[in-house]
Amino acid sequence: MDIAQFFDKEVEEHAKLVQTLGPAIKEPFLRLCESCRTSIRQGGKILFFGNGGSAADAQHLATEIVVRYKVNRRALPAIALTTDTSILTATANDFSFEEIFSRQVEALARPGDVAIGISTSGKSPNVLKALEAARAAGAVAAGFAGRDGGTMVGCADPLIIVPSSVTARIQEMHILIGHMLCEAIEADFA
Ligand SMILES: O=C(CO)[C@@H](O)[C@H](O)[C@H](O)[C@H](O)COP(=O)(O)O
Ligand SMILES: [Zn+2]
Repeated sequence: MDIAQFFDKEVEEHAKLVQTLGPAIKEPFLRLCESCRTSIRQGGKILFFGNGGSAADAQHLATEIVVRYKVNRRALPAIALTTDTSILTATANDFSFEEIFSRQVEALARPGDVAIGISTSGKSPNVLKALEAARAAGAVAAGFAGRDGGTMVGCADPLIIVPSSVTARIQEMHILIGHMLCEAIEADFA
């Protein structure tokens, strides 16, 4: 592998993405920030979920809301639904893999919470089902997607779509946007 070539290609792809991404995501991103800030101010919480690399992103972002992003401040309420192996395996084993997140949303989500489903294809059934459960619970059902947004278009709102067909690039942008969200939330409670 030629590392310099790898970096050059990555930087070129990121530069292309960020050119259009800012204006494209501004409206849903600002609404998502406001939903999260309002939810926390009113005693709500943020629930993150996704598969594979997006499961790691769910845990990454929940951690930075509970613990800290850049500022020492009080703990804020967030949870990743991707960590409890007993709940995940029992739900998949006893019911279906499609329900591993929605079962937890049914148990934990309350009106005014914000659920954030992360899916680079926008099509993962367990993410879609959890978004449906979030809406049924009276929570905001928001999403981070990729490509054309997939089935999350119409299932998640606000929906932030990274218009790339490369999963790794989508994830890199999801974390960049997720860090911006953490910064916006943290600024409200610093
Ligand atoms: O992180 C990566 C690829 O970069 C993979 O683990 C990826 O997350 C998995 O293939 C996921 O199952 C993809 O699901 P989704 O993003 O389409 O919802
Ligand atoms: Zn981080």
